Amino acid sequence: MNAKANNTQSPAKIDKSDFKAAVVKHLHCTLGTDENKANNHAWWKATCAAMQEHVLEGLRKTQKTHYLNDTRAVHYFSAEFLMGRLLSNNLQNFGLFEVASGALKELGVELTDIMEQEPDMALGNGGLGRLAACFIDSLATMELPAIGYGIHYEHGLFRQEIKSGAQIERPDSWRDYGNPWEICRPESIQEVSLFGYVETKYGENGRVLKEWHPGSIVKGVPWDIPVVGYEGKTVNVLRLWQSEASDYFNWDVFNAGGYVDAQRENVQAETISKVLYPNDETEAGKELRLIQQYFFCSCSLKDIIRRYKRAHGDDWSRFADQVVIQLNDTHPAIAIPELMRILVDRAELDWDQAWGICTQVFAYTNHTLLPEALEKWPARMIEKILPRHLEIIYEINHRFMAEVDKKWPGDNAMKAKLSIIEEGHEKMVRMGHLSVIGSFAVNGVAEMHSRLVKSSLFPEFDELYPGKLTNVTNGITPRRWLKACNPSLSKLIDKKIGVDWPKDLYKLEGLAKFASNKTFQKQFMKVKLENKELLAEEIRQSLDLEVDVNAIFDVQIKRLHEYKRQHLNLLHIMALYRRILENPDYDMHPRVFIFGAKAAPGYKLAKDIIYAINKVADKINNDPRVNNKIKVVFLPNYRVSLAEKMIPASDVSEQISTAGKEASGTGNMKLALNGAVTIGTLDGANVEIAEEVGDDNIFIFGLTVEEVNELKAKGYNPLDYYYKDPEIKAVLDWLETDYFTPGKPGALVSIKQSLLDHGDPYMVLADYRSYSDAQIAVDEAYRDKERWAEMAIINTAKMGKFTSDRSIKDYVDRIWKLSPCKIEN
Ligand SMILES: [N-]=[N+]=N[C@]1([C@H](N)O)O[C@H](CO)[C@@H](O)[C@H](O)[C@H]1O
Repeated sequence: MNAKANNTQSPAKIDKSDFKAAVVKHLHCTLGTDENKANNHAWWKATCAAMQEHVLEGLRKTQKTHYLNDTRAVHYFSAEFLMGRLLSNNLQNFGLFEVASGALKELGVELTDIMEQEPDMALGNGGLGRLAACFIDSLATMELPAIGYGIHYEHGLFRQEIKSGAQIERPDSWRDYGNPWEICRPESIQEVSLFGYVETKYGENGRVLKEWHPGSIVKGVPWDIPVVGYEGKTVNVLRLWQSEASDYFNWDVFNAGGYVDAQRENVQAETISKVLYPNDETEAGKELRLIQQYFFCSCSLKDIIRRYKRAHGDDWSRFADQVVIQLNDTHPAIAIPELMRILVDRAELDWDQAWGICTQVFAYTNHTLLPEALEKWPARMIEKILPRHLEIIYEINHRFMAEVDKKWPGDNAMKAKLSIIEEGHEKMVRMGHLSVIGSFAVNGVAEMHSRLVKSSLFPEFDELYPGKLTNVTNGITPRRWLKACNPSLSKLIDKKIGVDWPKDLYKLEGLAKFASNKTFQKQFMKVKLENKELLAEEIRQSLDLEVDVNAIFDVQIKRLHEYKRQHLNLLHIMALYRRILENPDYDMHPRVFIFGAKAAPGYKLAKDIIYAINKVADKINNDPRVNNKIKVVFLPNYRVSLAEKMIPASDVSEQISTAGKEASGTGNMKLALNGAVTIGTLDGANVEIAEEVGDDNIFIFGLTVEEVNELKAKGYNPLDYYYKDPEIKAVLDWLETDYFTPGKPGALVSIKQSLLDHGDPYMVLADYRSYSDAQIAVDEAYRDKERWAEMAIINTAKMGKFTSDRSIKDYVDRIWKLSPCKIEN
């Protein structure tokens, strides 16, 4: 049977009729329906199936080639992968988007319509999870052997509904109708032990042997999601683990008459991969969260070792040559004692040999300085769930303390500060310290953040391990975040500088010379206007609200958190509203303030800020005195697929976190890449964006991190600003009335209280006036159409550095030492 017939010829040779035939074949043979009956969901499934044929063929060839070449590979351990939708991405990366679009058009179907059928694979909270998704796209595109390892959550990040202005969480059911992109791999099932106790025995040569008698065993079932590289042949794998009850029955418990107890432990098995913890920047601290982390780390390590042993048997000497594991924050840090347990208890290596391997295999990325996000687990909780691991952590710490003592002899305060174990009434295990000690490289995610990791988070570790702490500035994949989400701008860029930029983003630099070219300015801003019209339609459908596409689309899209200061944006909007009420001729270019943000369900003030934004929006959007100068839009259920619609339509990118709090940000990169101009503080990657675009093409305001620390040190009193600045006072007092919440005075007061009574920890009032002045500068700049067009073009042109391909190259050069492996036909 020739390649054409069974559709396995290389994607590049697939033409419209081939693709059409494949879609119809799957409509008939895979879905058992036909063209006359099929709805968009069926057309989506059939199109995915037609695409999956090539994807799986690519996966098979890639895995075979990596096996035959015994390639060194990176294993990206992450509790989150915020993948979004895959159809458009896979079609684009295989270069089949136009072919598929044409084929479906001939079948009377709009590709863009059926793409809307795909639920987001929202297995992440925000930046950290999306970064993992961008990184595995770049790894495949750069033909680097890599496997993403994570959890196959049945329910991803909750679906947000807004009821009377308030956030309501609904379960995310992304797999209800099956996921066309995943393959179950029962042949690679793993078993994971939990609970129980450790028995100490002595081997013939007096060697101490530790035997863990688990209280429960759960099965880990792997689901593979292929990761298609752009224009390449590499299709790597994302392996996500689902938990299932094993047929292990705890006879000890049963014999002790605890049948139900014995059963209960099995029931728990399914819950392990049931749901993603919806906290961004705060640790969950719950037992189930620790069990989730251990579950996927144990399954993944055993999977890696199974693959390694297939090629190298019990010769562990090559393990660190073949395997590097990147820990995406401390969430998978338990993998360090788990590998030690496997090497010492199972492979019976001696401690030093085992530790030597561990500290050559693991590398750790820190994503935040926020104290509440740095994971610490009660030692008693680890003892209960993972008794052997606590012993190993104590041994790791014991040997580390000797190192500390050698460096700082007799300095108990230093020992206490650096110890993995935080003493106190509740002994805690510091996962950040364990990660630094157990890794050969530690990186922050932007230059400024990595400096702060060295200077304020881990200064002593930087001194103890010179060169271990480094930086790799984040990046984003231009395939999803420009090529796929902004096709009209992509086509314009193709015409201007050729089509190589998706794989070499520095090529965008070629646009800079056209920035002051009037014709190109018009073409560029025409694309922006078209994208704004598309978003206006989305707003109309979602909120039944009309917005003026000639207004400035000012966008703040990210998780809701006080340090990201959506409430600073809100106070300024209220001030603008007040200025217009006081002076109807207040001169400003119309502006639409657009928000997208989910709050962690347990984060009350964050939910109060969402409520306030919606209440203020209702008032302003329905107040004729505003005369359409301002509109406020809160689009519910912000997620990857919605970001792909909002970002191409954005004029202004709000990156207004308190300096020193946002480790990097990645939304800032996506918005600038799509021609939005940033208003922001010198925080995270904003600093590097400003360096790339130049001070004339960005609006920087506010305190620097040094000024924040100075003001904190000398004592920051937000009341000073309340009494000094009448606009601040007026706006905050307004929050206490029922003006925005008729009949419910004080419904918004928690925001005022957080700023005046609870000390305004993120210095909103200190930066208010500077922010307001910067917004006036934005208004003036926007009115100068040519100047703004030039600024917008320069922002796109200068984003070359922020491709995740550059980030991956830095990881490869500085940490992973990987080599690409070409996949032949
Ligand atoms: N966790 N975490 N951290 C974050 C984000 N919230 O997910 O990681 C992101 C990815 O590194 C950063 O861009 C962002 O600044 C940081 O806050």
